[in-house]
Amino acid sequence: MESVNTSNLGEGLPGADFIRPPQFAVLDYLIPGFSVFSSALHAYMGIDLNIYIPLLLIISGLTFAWTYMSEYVWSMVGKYGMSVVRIRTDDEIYNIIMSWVAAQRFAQSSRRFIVNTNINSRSWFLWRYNEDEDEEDGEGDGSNGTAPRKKPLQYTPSFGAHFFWYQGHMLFFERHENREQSTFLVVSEREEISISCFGRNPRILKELLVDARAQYLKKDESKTLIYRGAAGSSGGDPTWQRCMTRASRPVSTVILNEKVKEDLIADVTDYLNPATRRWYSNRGIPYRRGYLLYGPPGTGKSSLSLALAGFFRMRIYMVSLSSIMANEENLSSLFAELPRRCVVLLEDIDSAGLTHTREEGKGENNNNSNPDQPPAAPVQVAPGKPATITPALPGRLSLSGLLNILDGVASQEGRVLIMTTNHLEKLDKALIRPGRVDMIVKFGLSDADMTASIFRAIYAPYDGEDVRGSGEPAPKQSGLLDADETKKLADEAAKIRAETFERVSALAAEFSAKIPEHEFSPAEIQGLLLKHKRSPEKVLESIDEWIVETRKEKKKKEIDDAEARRKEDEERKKEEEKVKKEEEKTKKEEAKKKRKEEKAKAKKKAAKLAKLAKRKAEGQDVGSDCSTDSDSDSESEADDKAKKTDDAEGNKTEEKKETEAKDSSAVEKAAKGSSDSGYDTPEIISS
Ligand SMILES: Nc1ncnc2c1ncn2[C@@H]1O[C@H](COP(=O)(O)OP(=O)(O)OP(=O)(O)O)[C@@H](O)[C@H]1O
Repeated sequence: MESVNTSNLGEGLPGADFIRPPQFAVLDYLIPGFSVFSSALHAYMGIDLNIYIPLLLIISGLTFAWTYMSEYVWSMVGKYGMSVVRIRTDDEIYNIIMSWVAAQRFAQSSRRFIVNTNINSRSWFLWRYNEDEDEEDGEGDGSNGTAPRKKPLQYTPSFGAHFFWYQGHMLFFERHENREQSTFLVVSEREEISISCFGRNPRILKELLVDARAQYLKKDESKTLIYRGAAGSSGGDPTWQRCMTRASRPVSTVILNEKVKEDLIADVTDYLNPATRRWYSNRGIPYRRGYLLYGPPGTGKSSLSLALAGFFRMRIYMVSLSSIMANEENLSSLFAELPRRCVVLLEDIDSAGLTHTREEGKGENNNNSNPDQPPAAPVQVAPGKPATITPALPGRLSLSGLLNILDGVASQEGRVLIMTTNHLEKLDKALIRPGRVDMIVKFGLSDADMTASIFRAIYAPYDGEDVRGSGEPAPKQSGLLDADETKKLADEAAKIRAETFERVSALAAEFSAKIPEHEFSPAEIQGLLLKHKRSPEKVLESIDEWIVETRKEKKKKEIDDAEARRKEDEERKKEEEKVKKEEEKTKKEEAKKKRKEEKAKAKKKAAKLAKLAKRKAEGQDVGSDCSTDSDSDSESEADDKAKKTDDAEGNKTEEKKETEAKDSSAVEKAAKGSSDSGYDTPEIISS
């Protein structure tokens, strides 16, 4: 191999007399043309690279080492000199942290960022739509000339590490893509976030987490979070979905007897007191409290439940028992997912399957014909042994199923269980016995006072509202007004307000006098008022027409409902008859099969005896008619046995019936002495 004489490479160039040090040979080898470049530099600019070579070598060596070492060094620093908190994307803490991060300056000014209109976790069970869109002070919806409301853009730092300062500490927010996470997650879900700080004490990280959570909860402070039971995605377990956030409704806006409201609030307050919990556990009494709100539709049952949830700052979990998904399995898994402190609202507990009681079978004497009358003393059912009832339609929730859920862990641990029904008289007494329902509140149709209150609630101006009665926010006063003018305007507004109140009160009295008492629900009356929400006078003009129309509609609805109920009853009866017939058929077939088997057995025995007799006759002198007798004897014996089996089955059924009758009378007796159970009879309070 021919060696290259690097010392000749610069010949012919100015500065060819430049003496190349031996290290140039190495550099020439590594960087071809280096000696030509250095000769040229020396010749034209007088720079001798020879002096800088050691420095260059050191810098490149260090850069080279840093490239390979930095990762290792960082991992070592991270491992031994830093504290890190990883945030899971499938936990609500992800929403909490991301919402905190999005509000920080470092996220706003980050050069590499991700933009979202909704920064919440994409995990389907944590999904929540962006409630900021609901903010009342946002832009308009475009309907009345205002610009359509836009989704706010939210910026969060992109993948990689981003440092920021928190309470004087340098922290790092890191976001990585995690390709190893299960592939069924959408791409945006496959990420990991972490926050780290220098030092082995994670105190500052914990403080940040607590702070972030407090800020997150603060956003929801004046709101009631509403969750609804929903079917799981792609056939999975059902789950609670956050469906709505509403500004908490003041309890005072639910028109109901003040004493009833006070009692209810006092009872729930006492129940939620930690001392009460200890009291219950010391005495071995299950820590649960149930409330039953009953009354016709649109009388304020759901409104009061929501108002209570808002009052106690609890989330409300609602499920309607008349929905298709309300079967025992779904409800059990939903209830198992409930947090410790919340309001659980079970609506329509009079739905099909829950209304057929054991007593119904005994002449329907359980039914209280007057819905306004409080229920009789509740029947005490042995704890953990719910009443046997007519089974619900296949796939629907049965009473025993519901009782199992109510008696289970689901209703304990500080949960406030509220059940609502339109038909108290239809409920099984086992469902509303003390321990399951501790307070019953009756909601009635509107009386004169209620009607007037609803009228005032709609038309009286609220604080901050324009007193001209438009319901718009009061126009902002210009800062240019002097103190006298401001006072004058305020006095004028107060005067108009007082006059409006007076006018509205007079109209309310007139209005309530025209509406028949106990005929219309508050919701119906509210519906009429909302038709003319800016002109109370017009409402008074339209009352008579409205009454006629509403009566007509109600009549029609009643007829339709009765028809629907009749059809449903028919269908249920048909279904029950079908099941009964199938059972009878199976029973008969079984008995027939048994009889046949007995006969075959008897025949076999007779044939055996005949054979024996024949053999004996051949050996000894045995009576010639022996086999015939035994044959017929065995047959009749078989028939007798089969008959006896049938009789025995008949007797068993009779006995069973008797036992059932005894059982139920025993339950009734137990109910009469229900004080033995340690429960009080539910207090019934009515509006
Ligand atoms: N007592 C009441 N006080 C104030 N508003 C009421 C009252 N009753 C009904 N309303 C109004 O009527 C509407 C329907 O009320 P709500 O849903 O609470 O009735 P409900 O008794 O739960 O009906 P349903 O039995 O059909 O569920 C709500 O907008 C509510 O504001």
